[in-house]
Amino acid sequence: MADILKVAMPKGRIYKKASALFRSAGLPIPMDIDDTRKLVIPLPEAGMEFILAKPVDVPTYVEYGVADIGIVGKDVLMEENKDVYELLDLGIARCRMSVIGLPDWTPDIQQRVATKYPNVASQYFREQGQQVEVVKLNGSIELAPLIGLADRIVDMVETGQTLKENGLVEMTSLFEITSRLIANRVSYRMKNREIQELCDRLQQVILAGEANRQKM
Ligand SMILES: Nc1ncnc2c1ncn2[C@@H]1O[C@H](COP(=O)(O)OP(=O)(O)OP(=O)(O)O)[C@@H](O)[C@H]1O
Ligand SMILES: O=P(O)(O)OC[C@H]1O[C@H](OP(=O)(O)OP(=O)(O)O)[C@H](O)[C@@H]1O
Repeated sequence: MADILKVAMPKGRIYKKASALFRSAGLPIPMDIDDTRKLVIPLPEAGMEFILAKPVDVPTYVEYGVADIGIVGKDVLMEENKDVYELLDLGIARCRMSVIGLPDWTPDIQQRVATKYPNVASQYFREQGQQVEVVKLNGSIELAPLIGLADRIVDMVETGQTLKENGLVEMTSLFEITSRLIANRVSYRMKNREIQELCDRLQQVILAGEANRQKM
């Protein structure tokens, strides 16, 4: 009998895209779970159990093995640096991580950068040879340059709407970001057949999507 796969799913903007991808891969995931407040959702027909987690916590659940696999943005993976396998680029929740500032920004001796991603930002500015003080915030990052907390920010840009509405400009695009399928190292060995089968199914859907986009 196949083992049940415990899947750490991120609540928020990735969730519906991820559950839609699973359905496209032929997994029987009922539609009514998309709006539930339940946090542990048994899905015996799909051979899975969803664990609904805050996105930033997904790699932690997977690293500790309380989830076998998980779905998480590359931004979180880069920032959290957890000991997990990255199995697949799912190509969903696409955006980019960028350095952003006011249009009249000029380098100053004392520079401050606000971000949700202090590790990624610190490494980037170190590599650039720029001495900056990095300030960690948890949301509404665009506020920081507007009210003088920081000169620049490192944050996500998707449509560019938030920047536009707040009079900010994207100065440098650092990384393209998409969601990834990750696995616990022990689960990857112990439940290899189930994980590999899921990867194959998802891969087919992703490749079909790419082929369709190229035709358009
Ligand atoms: N416009 C966007 N802004 C931020 N992240 C985005 C965007 N589009 C896609 N993403 C991806 O979605 C992931 C989850 O974002 P989401 O806003 O749901 O969670 P969060 O940032 O942890 O917010 P919250 O603190 O409200 O839970 C990000 O880690 C990133 O990979
Ligand atoms: O380019 P856009 O399409 O405007 O998207 C980018 C915005 O979306 C995210 O914020 P989010 O909605 O997650 O809010 P928060 O960071 O304040 O929690 C991100 O931090 C940007 O502010």
